[in-house]
Amino acid sequence: MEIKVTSEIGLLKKVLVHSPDSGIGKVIPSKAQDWLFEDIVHLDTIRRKEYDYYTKLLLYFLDPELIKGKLKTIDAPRNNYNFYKPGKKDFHNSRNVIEIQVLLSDILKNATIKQKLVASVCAIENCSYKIQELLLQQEAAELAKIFISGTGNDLDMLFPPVPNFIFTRDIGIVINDHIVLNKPAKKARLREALLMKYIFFNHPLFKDYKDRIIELEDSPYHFLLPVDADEYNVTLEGGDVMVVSKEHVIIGISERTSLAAAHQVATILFKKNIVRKVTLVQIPQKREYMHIDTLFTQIKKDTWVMLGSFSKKRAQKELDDAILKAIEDQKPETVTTIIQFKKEQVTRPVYFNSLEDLLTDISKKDLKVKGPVKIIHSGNDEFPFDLREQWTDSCNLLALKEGVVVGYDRNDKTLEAFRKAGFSIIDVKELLPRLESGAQTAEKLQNVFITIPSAELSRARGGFHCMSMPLLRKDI
Ligand SMILES: NC(=O)NCCC[C@H](N)C(=O)O
Repeated sequence: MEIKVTSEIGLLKKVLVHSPDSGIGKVIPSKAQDWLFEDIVHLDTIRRKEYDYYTKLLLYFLDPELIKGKLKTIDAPRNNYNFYKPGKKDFHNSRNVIEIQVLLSDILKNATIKQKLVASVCAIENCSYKIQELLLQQEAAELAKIFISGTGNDLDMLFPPVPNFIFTRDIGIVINDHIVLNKPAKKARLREALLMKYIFFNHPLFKDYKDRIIELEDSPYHFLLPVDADEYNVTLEGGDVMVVSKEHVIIGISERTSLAAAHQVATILFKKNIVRKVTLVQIPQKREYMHIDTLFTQIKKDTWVMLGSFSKKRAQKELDDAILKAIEDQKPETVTTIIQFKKEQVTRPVYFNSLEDLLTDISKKDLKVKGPVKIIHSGNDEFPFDLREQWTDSCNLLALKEGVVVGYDRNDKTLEAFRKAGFSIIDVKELLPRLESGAQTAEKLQNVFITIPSAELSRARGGFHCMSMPLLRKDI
């Protein structure tokens, strides 16, 4: 299987996903925040009435034969929605919309991998020896389910679920033809990283890429110094990495990705000649900003969506305000710094004053856009809608191809801004019947924002950019 991602917007051809599993339905209020959810969610709604639409849409674009003309049967209640449930006989098993649980179950058929993974999971989850033995007796498909949801058929809960596994963006990133594994900042996401490490190193799909997997390492300083010596912590999550051209990667330094990790990745990318430009974007360490892809994503070569507080206008206002600047300097965690390094001249970095300047520069210099660059703002840049809608992922859009993006239906003002910028807004519930009847084709869609219901999904605090790990995109 070919793996290659050289942009954020080239036609999406293969993507790694995980649909909400029963573990999500076991989150209790007192644990929701520890497990990085903002609230408990209703399992059936998040699946049937929200995420399954996303699966259908992805299949229409990436693997139409599996779905076209079959939707009525697939969605007939008598079939129990098994098409959307990994492990079931009628599961779609797409080779392009690839479900992690299936890959996990595949590798667990190998006895050695099963033993190693059971031991590793039991080590991080502190399981008893008896539970370890019990896990070893499970069939591969059942064990995959247990590893993800924390429980299996006829079993008590053995360990916590990993409810954030739906956010596959964060567990690894394809940069050109290399895969960077993440090193999560949050304990709740540790098991996801472990499972993915085993999948990438052992699944036959990735066999040609074993020597192109990049793992980050802790520095000895980190082990030896006190726990609060943060500057040596190496943590990185995929939402902080964007491949904006085959030569250029942006790395966020955020609540989740440390300076040391960004430094390590940039060094490796240059050393291995994977890219020649790396831009580090340090953003305030706040829950609401979490990763850089919660603040901006790319829509077209010349169009981006972003939160207005990172715009040129606001950056200039802050520069002009001497008092504000002096106060901010006392609180480094509130400052946004953008530094760009080129492989040939690492000692001469370039600084950008605002995110808008950086995005415009990428469009013009890397993507050769000749005309003006459009920045669409969250909430139409109107307070308080800009902040409210950023919180519900107005800036976290997934491009299925250049100019065709998927996002939540709830961000009204942002949608208004997209309309003003010349996009049509189509709800997935209207689009699917049109795709099914042939009145519309995925290839012909242009300048479209496809909305998907989001009341439950948005409580998990991530959008469709987060819910996708692109493995293959057509070059732009
Ligand atoms: N790339 C992203 O921004 N991912 C969203 C992750 C949401 C998840 N609840 C988390 O807090 O890690």
